[in-house]
Amino acid sequence: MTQVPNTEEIKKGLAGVVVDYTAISKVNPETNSLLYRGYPVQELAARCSFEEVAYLLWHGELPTPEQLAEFEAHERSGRALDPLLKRLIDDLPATCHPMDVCRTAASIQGARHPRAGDSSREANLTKAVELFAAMPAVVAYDQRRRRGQELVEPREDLGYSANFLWMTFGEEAAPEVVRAFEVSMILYAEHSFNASTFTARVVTSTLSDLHSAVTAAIGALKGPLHGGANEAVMETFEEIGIRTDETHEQAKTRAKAWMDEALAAKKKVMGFGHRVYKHGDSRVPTMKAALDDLIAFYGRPEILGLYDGLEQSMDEAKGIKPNLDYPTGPAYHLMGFDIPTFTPLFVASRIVGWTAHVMEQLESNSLIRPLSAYNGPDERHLD
Ligand SMILES: CC(=O)SCCNC(=O)CCNC(=O)[C@H](O)C(C)(C)COP(=O)(O)OP(=O)(O)OC[C@H]1O[C@@H](n2cnc3c(N)ncnc32)[C@H](O)[C@@H]1OP(=O)(O)O
Ligand SMILES: O=C([O-])CC(=O)C(=O)O
Repeated sequence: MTQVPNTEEIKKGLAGVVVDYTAISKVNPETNSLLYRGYPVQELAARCSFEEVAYLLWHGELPTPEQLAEFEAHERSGRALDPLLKRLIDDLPATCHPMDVCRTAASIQGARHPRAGDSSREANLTKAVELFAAMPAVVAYDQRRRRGQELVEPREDLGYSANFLWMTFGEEAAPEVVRAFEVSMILYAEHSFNASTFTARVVTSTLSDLHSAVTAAIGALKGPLHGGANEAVMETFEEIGIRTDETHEQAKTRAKAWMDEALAAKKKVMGFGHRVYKHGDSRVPTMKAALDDLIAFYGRPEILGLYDGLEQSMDEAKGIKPNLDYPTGPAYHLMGFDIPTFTPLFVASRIVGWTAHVMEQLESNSLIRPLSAYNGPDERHLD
């Protein structure tokens, strides 16, 4: 007889299941808040650099000026693109998704690491900082080579975000743009047991290594139900049509009509909804403010019109709120990134959260191995 699973026990997608403790971040949908090591993420975004936030997530405390200087020196010394990696990237087809390039880069960095077999906290911290330092060069160079442009060498006199933009565009970005980019990096850095972080913890729980965990996490982030949504948001804007000569109201009207049609056709619209937040994503107001600054800086009211139109129609029709990928999509577009580079930007930031979770998992490890309820054929035998 086919075993009927006890549906009470099955939690599809692990929805609502509490799997373990974490001291890294607290996502609280009731109060619509997100704390990194106890600090509201909005405060961190307003007052800290991304480097300080990365240090906080890894170490549990914000750095002293001396600790920050030492950390920054370490990070800045690891920014150059490994020549072997550059050759390998050059050999990858330009048709492959930039997320495949990120995934490959993380894997190669692991394969070449002199301390590959060492999973001590000290070795893992070093590996985490190295991945954090190296990924911007990969993302920036990959976008450039697709445009037929040369590699831009990193600048050690610039902070993380300013250097990232420098390596991507080959010119110094305006302070307004650097700030908006920095805010996005801080907001993307960590979000408890999301799909990619959980993937990293599953890999780590087998006592595999940090680079394997990050490589797998990049694969999980790629999907449009997770990190890939920031690209899909901009594809939606493009499908509706970006008309730079339009007013805010004109663009909003067209976006509302598009959304009404999409919802009538029962489409899932990327950039809306969240597994944990059901009344709005705690990070959206901060990122929306950064997007507003960019829109004012670039003088692009039609982008705000599209943004407002989609958001308003979705809210009126289904009460579903935007998630963080909704404002970051148009923000990265305005900064000049190509759409397929958006999720790699998320990777560059979330590396911090993933690696913090790898280290936390190892501090109190238990193999992650849930059960399944069998609903296949009854036992049978070969004749
Ligand atoms: C940084 C991040 O990774 S944030 C997430 C980024 N992902 C996206 O933006 C993808 C679009 N959103 C979604 O697919 C979902 O909202 C998820 C996957 C994020 C969360 O999903 P779940 O918690 O499993 O909710 P689920 O998908 O079951 O949705 C519940 C209901 O809301 C609807 N819904 C949820 N999100 C959306 C959406 N974006 N567009 C239209 N309808 C939606 C579903 O169709 C479903 O309706 P139903 O009950 O009538 O069938
Ligand atoms: O938490 C989640 O499910 C998705 C995620 O990574 C985020 O929102 O940053």
